[in-house]
Amino acid sequence: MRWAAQILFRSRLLGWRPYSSYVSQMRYLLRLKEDDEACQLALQSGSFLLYHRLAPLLHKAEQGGYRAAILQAADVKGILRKLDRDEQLLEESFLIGCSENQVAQFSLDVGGLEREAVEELCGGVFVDLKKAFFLLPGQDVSPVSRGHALIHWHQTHSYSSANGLPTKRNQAGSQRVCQTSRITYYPQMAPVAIVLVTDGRQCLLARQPSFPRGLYSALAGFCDMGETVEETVRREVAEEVGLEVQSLNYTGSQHWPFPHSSLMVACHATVNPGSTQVSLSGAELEEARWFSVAEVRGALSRGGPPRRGEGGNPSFWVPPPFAVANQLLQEWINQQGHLVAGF
Ligand SMILES: NC(=O)C1=CN([C@@H]2O[C@H](COP(=O)(O)OP(=O)(O)OC[C@H]3O[C@@H](n4cnc5c(N)ncnc54)[C@H](OP(=O)(O)O)[C@@H]3O)[C@@H](O)[C@H]2O)C=CC1
Ligand SMILES: [Mg+2]
Repeated sequence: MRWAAQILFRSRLLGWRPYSSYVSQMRYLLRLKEDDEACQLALQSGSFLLYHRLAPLLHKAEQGGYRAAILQAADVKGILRKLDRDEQLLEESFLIGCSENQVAQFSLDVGGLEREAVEELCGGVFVDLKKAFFLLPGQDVSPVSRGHALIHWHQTHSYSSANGLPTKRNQAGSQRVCQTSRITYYPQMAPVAIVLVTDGRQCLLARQPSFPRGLYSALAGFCDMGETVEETVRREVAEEVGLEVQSLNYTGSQHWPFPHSSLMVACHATVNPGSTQVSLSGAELEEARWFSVAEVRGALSRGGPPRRGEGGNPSFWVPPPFAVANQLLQEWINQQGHLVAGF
């Protein structure tokens, strides 16, 4: 309608945007991905997560525990000046998001600088990513993981897989282009299905030989080329534990930076309560067994790996709350509560 178009036009002239704050944020991010100059400008007033050879920088929080260290552009420039490095290093950052008031957020690996010197100047500490996950509150895990994944992807994709020639990144780091073939490469993730299998009474958890002692998790597997997530779930459950899935439903997803960058797609699945005999295949799993509601509830309430001297049953623990496997278990427990209450 004409009057609607006029209102839109006038409101834009007056600087008022008819979008929600979320839409404005996303449109701003899109512009930074498409416009190198705008992104370069945003770097000058952005906030930064620093990494040293992929280990994120953490600060001790006032309330105890750790937080991801968030530095302002001026802080990073100050550090670079003090260490006699060119401020242009800032341009090696990758765009990972923006705040509600459109302050762009970047990740930057300062692996070329002396680790201890940067830690001292920032009053923080670089911690291996896996360890950092156990130290950080939930809201910090996602940006730290995203920043890590993007840095890792760029470090391992500086050459074209078509002709071996160098690729060039855009300023945001949302793509790399081979200057000769003009092929564009985008950051990649591998889709993984993760599934909590139940027989209506118990749930099935498994251990890989590489897991820390006592840790059991939901079954998981990478999607094969051309598969749907539903097909991956059915195949993985059949392959890994020799059971046939009867029904399944999607519940959520999570970016997971290990081993490189995966998109975990989480599902609940049921098997026939009359056919629950587990049969492992290959060396991938060393054990898979059924756990009762009480066992899982106990492991969830302990909340992570057992600490030295802790009571309870330290021989069984489950992934901590930042992992989507934990969410699957919480959902199953909540559902069991409803079933008992509704009985
Ligand atoms: N966030 C969470 O809650 C949880 C996350 N996970 C994650 O799920 C992922 C998949 O689980 P997993 O049971 O190991 O998977 P799979 O059952 O698919 O087995 C892994 C094996 O598949 C091969 N493989 C096939 N495609 C890929 C690919 N794109 N990238 C890497 N390996 C591939 C590898 O073999 P080879 O090494 O011989 O090449 C690897 O050892 C793991 O990265 C794990 O960290 C698992 C449980 C919980
Ligand atoms: Mg698996």
